[in-house]
Amino acid sequence: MGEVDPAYFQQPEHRPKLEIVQAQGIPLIDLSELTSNDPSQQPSETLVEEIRNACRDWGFFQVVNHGVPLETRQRIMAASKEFFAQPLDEKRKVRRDEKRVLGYYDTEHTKNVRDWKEVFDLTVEDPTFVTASYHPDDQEVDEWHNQWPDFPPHLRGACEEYARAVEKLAFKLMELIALSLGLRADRFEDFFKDQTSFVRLNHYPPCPVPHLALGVGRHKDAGALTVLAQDDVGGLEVKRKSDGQWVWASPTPDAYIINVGDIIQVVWSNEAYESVEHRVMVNSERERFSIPFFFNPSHYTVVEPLEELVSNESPAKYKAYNWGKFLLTRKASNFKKLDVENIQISHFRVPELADALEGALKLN
Ligand SMILES: O=C(O)CCC(=O)C(=O)O
Ligand SMILES: [Fe+2]
Repeated sequence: MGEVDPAYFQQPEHRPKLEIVQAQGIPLIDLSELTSNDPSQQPSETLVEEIRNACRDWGFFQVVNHGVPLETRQRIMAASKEFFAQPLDEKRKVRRDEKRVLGYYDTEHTKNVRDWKEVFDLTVEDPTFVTASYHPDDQEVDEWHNQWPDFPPHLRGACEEYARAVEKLAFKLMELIALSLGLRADRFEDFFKDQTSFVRLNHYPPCPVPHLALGVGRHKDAGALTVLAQDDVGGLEVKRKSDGQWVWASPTPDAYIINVGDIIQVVWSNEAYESVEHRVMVNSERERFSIPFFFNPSHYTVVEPLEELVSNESPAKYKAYNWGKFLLTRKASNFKKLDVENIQISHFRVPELADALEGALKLN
């Protein structure tokens, strides 16, 4: 391999340390009571408490016995490997651009530094309804459609099956989170009626400069909740809330890593829970695959603190914003990366929100 493009180099203070800090304590939560019991039964207070503690103290946790069939996960992982193993020209036949925002992409930047990865994005609903313009007064609605490659032919089926299975888990988790905030279990359900959720296939090739580059630079996820499948290579690091240290989220076979996104932080919990920064290290020997499912509400969702959580003692910390406009702004800004931060601030006109979401400017 020749010279590495310096566009990949992180600023010195953001470069990864190659010695690993094991993430002692990222909670591991067993969901078997949800999958084995009668679905009409309420989750136990013990489980709700575990979720509350994990969301409050970490913003990240892992779940096992989650109900997503292992074969469904294996099928999408295998299809993803086949897709990315193709020559670049083939993959670029389904590349993402300003008009077709879904598909293959290999030049994503997080905070203006290029990520050492390639991705394939698909939405869970096809079509997905989105706001057509990020201009605040424009009410027009647009549709996003998935793009599917010819090869491998089973990629589409594998992705669709996976999306439906993980969606079920995401709904269950939102119920647990609602209960953990003292809300009705179905309090969040309606927000996802016309969801804008998407699945991303991530491929991190071996990297000759793992001390300089990152697979994904530090960021927070902007949606409600992320459900991540990672293979056994490892690389995800989470910024521990207690001391700001980057810690390694060790792969656990067949577990999903869950993290609270900005919507839950900013609005639906009025900051009881926090969306936590994370990043991905790469290594010079092994390629890595991961699959995040970004659980996002309908585009017309007005994201604002729930009235039940706001009181004189706990006033709303954020003003309302429109999720669809926010999502579109980020998609568009991906193609005009230097303007990103200005676009964000000017469109939402809410300085405190812009600060809170600064970490979410990457297109997740
Ligand atoms: O690959 C991973 O482990 C995480 C990826 C991630 O954080 C993202 O795509 O937002
Ligand atoms: Fe992320």
